[in-house]
Amino acid sequence: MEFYRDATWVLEYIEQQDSKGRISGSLQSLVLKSCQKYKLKTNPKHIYAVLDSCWKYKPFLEKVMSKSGILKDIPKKKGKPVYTRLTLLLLIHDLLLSKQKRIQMGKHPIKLFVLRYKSRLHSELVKLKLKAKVRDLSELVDTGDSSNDITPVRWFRINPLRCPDASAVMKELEKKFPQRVESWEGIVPGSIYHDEFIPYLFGIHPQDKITSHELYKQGRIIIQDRASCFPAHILNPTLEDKIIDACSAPGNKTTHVASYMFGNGLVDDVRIFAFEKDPERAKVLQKMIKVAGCSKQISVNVGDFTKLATPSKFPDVTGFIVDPSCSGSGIFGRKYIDSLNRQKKTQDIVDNGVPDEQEEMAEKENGNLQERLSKLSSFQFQVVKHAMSFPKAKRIVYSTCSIHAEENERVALDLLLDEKVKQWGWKIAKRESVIPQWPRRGFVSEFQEIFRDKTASECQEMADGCIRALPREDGGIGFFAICFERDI
Ligand SMILES: C[S@@+](CC[C@H](N)C(=O)[O-])C[C@H]1O[C@@H](n2cnc3c(N)ncnc32)[C@H](O)[C@@H]1O
Repeated sequence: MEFYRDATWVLEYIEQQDSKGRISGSLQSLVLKSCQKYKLKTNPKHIYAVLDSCWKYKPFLEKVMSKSGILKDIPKKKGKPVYTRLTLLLLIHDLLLSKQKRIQMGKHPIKLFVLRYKSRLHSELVKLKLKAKVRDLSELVDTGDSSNDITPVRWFRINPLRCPDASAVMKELEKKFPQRVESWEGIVPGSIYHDEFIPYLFGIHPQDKITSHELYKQGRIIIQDRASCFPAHILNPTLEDKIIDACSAPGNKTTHVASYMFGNGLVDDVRIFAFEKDPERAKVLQKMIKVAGCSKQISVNVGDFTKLATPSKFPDVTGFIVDPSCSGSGIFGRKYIDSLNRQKKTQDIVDNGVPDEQEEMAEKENGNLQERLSKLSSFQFQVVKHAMSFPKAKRIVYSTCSIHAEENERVALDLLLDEKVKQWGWKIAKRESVIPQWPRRGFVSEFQEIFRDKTASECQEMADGCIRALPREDGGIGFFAICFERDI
């Protein structure tokens, strides 16, 4: 019984850390830490061996427990249940999922209690697997190493629309993060890094919970990955401009554009037109705009940008942010998100008995990456080309969070080769106006392969106009950005 008692303490600790969003380190180190904290006698290695599996299958075990009715039947003493949910979970894990399929203890009332439910627990597990169409629960969990799948830095920016006095916010930040480090690689819990590329952007350790801070709740700071801040910074609009954000939700870039335009004072009319095709995502966009404090200056248009926004309706728009749907291959959190979605999917199947048709189709499409990339890139091409058709447009920033050249340099190349685009006079903006200090630029080989008549330095110039960021290695998500410009 001592083993299960000690493992319960540790599991309780892990649950607490999880609810605070602190499972960013390894489970192993959390087990060790809690064993030391509670001065437990059981060997931490034994506890880890069980908890590693128990934690992975916890959502399913909880479902099985609750469906079996065991939780409602726990005996009580003075009105309080005599066994905790987590101890039962550990016993049930061993009974259903361990190699020996048995509870590792002598005769004890809790063991007898669980064994009374043995057949009901078994049949709930079988039902769950049948509904999820799997032979083994391991098919429902991501067994890959997820430690590689977490952002190395939490980036956030000061929102000037909610705090005209940035220095006051800086003071508050100094209090919360007293140690300032000189590079993002040096970030440790409690420290802060002031970014050198984007003004008023800061990096902190992902373990530091900024979302519970008042600054965040009041919209005075906005969490946004560093690379995702590049487009608005490159566009660098002023109050003279009118901007369309073609694919806006959830709205990080839209509100960032607003911070450049209205950072020195809000105006009374609409200067930014945000388009979003998905009505549900458009609701999130509206919320983000409200939190950022620029609802009056941004109009949200729900629908397909290429159909809804016509050059005749927006004859005086001067600049565009085009950040369309992409493969998302630069987002390293995806593996983790996908595993959560898989769990959610199972939950849906368990609750409703019907698989989500769209998810199934997406999974099938995932199977053929090349086909998917080719569909995505022709859509991306269409969206940018449509933006290029607006008569007063002078600058268009195109971006993706993809690492694939198909969605990046090759979309740019197809545009440059298009007769209409040539006629309209669009060119790749040079490095000097596209964050010149950022070291990682576009793939020159992509330009050399297509423009065989151009010199090496001309191809280099075009590649230098592009920005690339590698996932993790460059401190955040994988990203691509390019700016098209013309004289009119
Ligand atoms: C990569 S996300 C945009 C992220 C956003 N720029 C940000 O930084 O928060 C792409 C968005 O474009 C939307 N979208 C896709 N096709 C669209 C279209 N034809 N017109 C408008 N929005 C579209 C998607 O629903 C999705 O919300």
